[in-house]
Amino acid sequence: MSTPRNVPLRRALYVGTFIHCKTLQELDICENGVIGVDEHGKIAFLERDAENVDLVTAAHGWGDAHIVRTSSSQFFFPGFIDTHIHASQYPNAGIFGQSTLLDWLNTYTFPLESSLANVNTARVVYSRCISRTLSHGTTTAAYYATNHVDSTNLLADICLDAGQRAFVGRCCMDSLSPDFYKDISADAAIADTKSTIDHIKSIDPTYGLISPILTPRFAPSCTPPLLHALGQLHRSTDLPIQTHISENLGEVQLVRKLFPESTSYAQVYDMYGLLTSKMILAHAIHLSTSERDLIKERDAKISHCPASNSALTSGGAKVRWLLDSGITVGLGTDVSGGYSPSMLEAVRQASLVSRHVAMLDGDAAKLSIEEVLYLGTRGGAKVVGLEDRIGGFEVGKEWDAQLVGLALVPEAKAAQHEGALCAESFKLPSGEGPVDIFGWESWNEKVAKWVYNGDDRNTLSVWVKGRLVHQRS
Ligand SMILES: O=c1[nH]c(=O)c2nc[nH]c2[nH]1
Ligand SMILES: [Zn+2]
Repeated sequence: MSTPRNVPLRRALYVGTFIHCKTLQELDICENGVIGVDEHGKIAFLERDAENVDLVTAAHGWGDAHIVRTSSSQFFFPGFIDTHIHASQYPNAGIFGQSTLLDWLNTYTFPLESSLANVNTARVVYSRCISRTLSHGTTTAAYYATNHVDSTNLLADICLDAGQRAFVGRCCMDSLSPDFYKDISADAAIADTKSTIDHIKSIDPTYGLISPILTPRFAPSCTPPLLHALGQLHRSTDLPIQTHISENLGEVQLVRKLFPESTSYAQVYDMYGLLTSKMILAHAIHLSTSERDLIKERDAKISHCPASNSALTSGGAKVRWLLDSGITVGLGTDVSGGYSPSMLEAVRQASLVSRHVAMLDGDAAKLSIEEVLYLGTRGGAKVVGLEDRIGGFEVGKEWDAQLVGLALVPEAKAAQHEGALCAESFKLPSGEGPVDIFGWESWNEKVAKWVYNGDDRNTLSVWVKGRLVHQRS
């Protein structure tokens, strides 16, 4: 259930517990909060110790506002920002067999993506992908579509209709791709990219919700003329860019062979004017120190995709090493290299992958709960260049949020072990999700239980720019 786009927003008060990331290391937990969201979907005020909501309402003259309250086992949290996801690969989520990147592309990915030449197929795939990501609390996504203009434009239409904030990229690939799925020339790829830009401009002229994003698939899929032309287009439009980098050792070797004049993979993008502060680089696993330093110097951003990196046995990205150098990092599901459209799963996998990296590099590599949640929200906002508008709860930001609910085990049932067990004791309540709360947990512990055990059943409601875009029925 959601509020249609043509229904004007009402002012709303969100009352109860708010949790968001204050810094990379610290959660801000506010138990008696009131957030006022205006009819434009912006946070107008935020009161922290509001024992009496009526007083707050009266003080702000918001008596007519709609009120949403949390119960004792619920909290508001910023919507997740998926900085790298292939909407076009959603039907393959979970299907990757024993493959690694280059054979996975040929076996699973190109055949599926090419089928989205059919707009009706694309409609089914994209509609379900957007509904599903919204149900997991993804309020913003940087999407790869395919190289088909009509289907890519349809993805933008569907995001706008569903109310999801999105960057939509028509995938450019004029080299090393199968004949049935390839741009016929660099010029054709640029002309088609411009068609998608024009379309998005026509449906959302200020890019208030949907923005185009330039999308060279990755260096091996693009000829030098295409990379050059995309660099020019980036300079003339100032649009963001997304691509892949150093995901797989075979891919790194291939880039060395294809671009012998370049000193590194990162330098290929730099050479063509693509390595800028508006570039989102997915993966960045096998970077040299000089590449890391170049990325930092250009202020390019990194999308860490832990579930995908484990699934395709690509490697473990050294996130601490990237963060310590001052690079901005966010998280991506990378469906369908990644098996799940859930950003909560990406958050969880970022924690676990960092523990595997720690087993080789030392304990400092471990990421905390606070850190992985930061990457999934505020870090992601910086990666997509929207840190002034989303990622946390501050006055002036837009209300992109999720209501998270955990299952509070009734006291009587929690104490059953003292008496005789009856059939009733074994019954699980339906619809409360898989995270059980016994009443003694601190808020930090409740959040940890959500991160490690939660799923979309815990995401009760989702708002983007103040509009309700998903509600669990
Ligand atoms: O994870 C990935 N998914 C893709 O579709 C892709 N294409 C090039 N490199 C890629 N990596
Ligand atoms: Zn990818």
